[in-house]
Amino acid sequence: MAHHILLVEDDKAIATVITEALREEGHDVTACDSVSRRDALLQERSFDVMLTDIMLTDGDGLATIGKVRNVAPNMPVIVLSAQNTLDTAVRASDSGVFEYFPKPFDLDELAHAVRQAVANRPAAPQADLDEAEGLPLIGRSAAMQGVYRMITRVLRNDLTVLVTGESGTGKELVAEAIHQLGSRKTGPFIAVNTAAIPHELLESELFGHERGAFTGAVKQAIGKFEQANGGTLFLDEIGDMPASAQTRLLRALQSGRIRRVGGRQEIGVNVRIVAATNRDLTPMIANGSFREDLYYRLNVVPIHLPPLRERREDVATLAQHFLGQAEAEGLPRRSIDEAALAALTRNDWPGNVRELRNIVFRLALLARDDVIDQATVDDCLPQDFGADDTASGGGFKLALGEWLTAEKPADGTVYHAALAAFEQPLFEHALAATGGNQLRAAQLLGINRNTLRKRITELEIEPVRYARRN
Ligand SMILES: Nc1ncnc2c1ncn2[C@@H]1O[C@H](COP(=O)(O)OP(=O)(O)OP(=O)(O)O)[C@@H](O)[C@H]1O
Repeated sequence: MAHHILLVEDDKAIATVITEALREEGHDVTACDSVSRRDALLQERSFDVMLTDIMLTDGDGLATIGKVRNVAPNMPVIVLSAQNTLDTAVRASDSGVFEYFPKPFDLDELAHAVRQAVANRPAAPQADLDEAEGLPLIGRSAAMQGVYRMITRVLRNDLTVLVTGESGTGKELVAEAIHQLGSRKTGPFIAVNTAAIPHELLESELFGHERGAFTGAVKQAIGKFEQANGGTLFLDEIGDMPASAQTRLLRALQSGRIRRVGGRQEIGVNVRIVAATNRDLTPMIANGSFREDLYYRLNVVPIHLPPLRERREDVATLAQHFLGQAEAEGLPRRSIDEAALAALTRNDWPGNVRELRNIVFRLALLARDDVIDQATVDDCLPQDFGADDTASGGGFKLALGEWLTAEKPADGTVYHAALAAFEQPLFEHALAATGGNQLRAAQLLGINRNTLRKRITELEIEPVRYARRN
């Protein structure tokens, strides 16, 4: 059976000989000569086996194997090395590589080792996690394989998990998958979005309150912790939690007990915590807005979801999946052609999978034909300021230049008019990316939420138009 092999070797003659020998065996071989190229290729696609030299022009192929493991945890690695020292062999076996071949080596033996490596490869855990099981996590990119592998590691225990990643990358879905596949699946799954609850109500929401605990507490209420007893509590946007709630949460995590607001009694709860954040908590810890001790309590098992633009190979599969969902929700049945999928794949998706889902639903609704084509995609995608020249913003400069010559107001208010012309699509884009959530849109733009509110009112943008459909 043909396998896809990544060969990392900077000696051209050796690379050619190995490539030819493995191609004769019927394998596909992609060769490269540096650590950086290796890492780039691993991001682009998955390989069945990697063969690597150690001494490469830009680094040590073995010392950097951790990076390979992060993206391709199950891929067997065969090390080829001219440094026939014990130290190299020990380093190779310590790194968990499949085989170590001191140079010069026998090509038949190498071909045999490749066959063995593929045959002994640990089963990819994703098989348990994709649609086959009725679970919603889609995507077979190397990056998602790493996520699946981490998920499988927490299914047989109750370790606290911290899911990080930009808005819309699927953090809540990961929490649901952990719950549904783990031993707590028969218990409740309770999700709390910390950012969506006013600060003064958050503690009562999480821990409940006794009657009379505060004005308006007319009767006793059970909080999310107690509701999640025996199951999983998903704490979304943990970075938005005010200090007093952080302290209370830390105490609950340390003791496994909670106290309702205004209550005296401590109540034991059996809850698995999965927390999530789209913010970088490190600077928040440094400036004192997030408790360091709470961070360590939550970050027992970190799972990072890369942004969609770093796993573009998943875009087409996700788009097809969402077309199916759209149809199931009563939208017209559509298919999509290759060029349209390629256009979706090229887009940068600042709002990640959520934005892709929203656009696919819009496409299903608006397409003039049964088959969605590229023109329809181009119409639906938000204005791309720098498509041709993102690094320098050249496309954007061009667009502004055109706007200046074509639409320049005559009354000398160019600056304000230009700002408005610029802000309108920028805010619309941010709102589309965050499903209409103004707080997140403000975070995405790095501006104050009140500033955003004020400007969108002035510009007559309606955030509800971008409201989440899920
Ligand atoms: N891998 C995936 N496969 C299928 N659907 C996905 C995937 N990732 C995300 N989605 C879909 O994208 C949308 C956003 O996902 P989700 O709410 O889990 O993101 P999030 O990271 O928790 O966002 P936020 O930080 O804004 O809360 C949902 O509709 C979800 O079903």
